[in-house]
Amino acid sequence: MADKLHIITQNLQEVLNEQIIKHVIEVEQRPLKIYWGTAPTGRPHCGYFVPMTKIAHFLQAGCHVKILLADLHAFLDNMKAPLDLVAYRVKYYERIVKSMLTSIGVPIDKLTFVIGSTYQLSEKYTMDIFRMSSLVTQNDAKRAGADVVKQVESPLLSGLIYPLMQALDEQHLDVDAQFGGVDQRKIFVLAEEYLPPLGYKKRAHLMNPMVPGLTQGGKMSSSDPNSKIDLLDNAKTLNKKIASAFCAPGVVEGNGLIAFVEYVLLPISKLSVTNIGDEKLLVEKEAKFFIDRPEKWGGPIEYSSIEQLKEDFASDKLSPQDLKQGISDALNKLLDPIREEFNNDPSFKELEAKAYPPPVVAKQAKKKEKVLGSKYLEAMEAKKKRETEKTPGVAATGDSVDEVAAKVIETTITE
Ligand SMILES: N[C@@H](Cc1ccc(O)cc1)C(=O)O
Repeated sequence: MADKLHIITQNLQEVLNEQIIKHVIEVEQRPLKIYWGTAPTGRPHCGYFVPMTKIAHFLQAGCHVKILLADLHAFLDNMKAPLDLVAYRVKYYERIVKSMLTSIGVPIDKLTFVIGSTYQLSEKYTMDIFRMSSLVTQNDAKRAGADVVKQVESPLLSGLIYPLMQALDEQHLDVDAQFGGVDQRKIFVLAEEYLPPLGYKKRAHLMNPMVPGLTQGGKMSSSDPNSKIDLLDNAKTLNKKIASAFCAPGVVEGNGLIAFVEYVLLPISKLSVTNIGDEKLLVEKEAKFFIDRPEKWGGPIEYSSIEQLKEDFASDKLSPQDLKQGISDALNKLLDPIREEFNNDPSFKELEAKAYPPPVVAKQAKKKEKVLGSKYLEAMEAKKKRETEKTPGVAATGDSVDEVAAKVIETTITE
């Protein structure tokens, strides 16, 4: 049983109310009910392997895991997902998340996907938002969302509703615990404080660290295309991005590549599936990270612990180039089945195109730049302005800058 708790909490940065988890496992002796929420905004990238690895652990420990596809949250966060695209993005996220989990060897039959709007529009939930809005001050709601909701010059009311709903989701999804990045901490604390006065129980909160971007320092972000590796990037693009990634020799601290080995590649290599009767169970095997190092630099090497890798890197026994080689190889292996599924399934491709309409209109429009003249410039101004502030008309077009420009231009063309 101590084992289960260890599997559930390993590799996390922080756990709040661990006693709730212990009670469920040791006293109630039933599976822990836990959820992870994701707002379907930008395209999921390789950074998503970090929470996926934890979801694998939860399943390994026999938890009942729900994944919330928080469509309304994606809209409430500065309309990052406009309402006409969000349904497609929900489907795309579900497919890609399933595909990622399958790729890392996780049986997904024990996993439940829930779409936020399927219960968040009910009378009971709506009433709970109102009840909660009469307890939480505007200031507290604002602060709770500060690390999650996009911060703009003229903040919209929707950004205050967002954290309240995330807190209420714990009750309405009927879970014991919520899992998320440590960036969700302030919302988690809000939930702990305000669910009890509403007559609901306090939940446990599990947080994984923010793993720096694979290609640069800092958090992987879906809004900067160079800071992330898309799950559908081909091997050539991936290799190029990893090869040009920032990775100072000998520096372990803040090194996104090493963090990726620590939080994704090594833990994933430990997972193995066995069949017990009809049941597929995840069990642990020895961790392995293999680098096909050229003979002249010492030949192939295999790491079974991150400590050893860090030590070798810090003492220059392992070069950035060789580390990158190992990561490119491992990542390509993880992405291959996802790419294959995407390339062989027209419905997957169609979904992707609908969820993230290609910026062709913007390209066509660029050609028409001369014809359009000032209207194009206006569109570009609007695009720039949106980076610091939300203009409602423009914001409704999506979260990528290209998309915004495309839509503005599309409107000007069809006008
Ligand atoms: N806040 C989460 C998404 C989320 C939304 C609602 C929840 O109940 C949980 C999580 C994010 O930043 O992606």
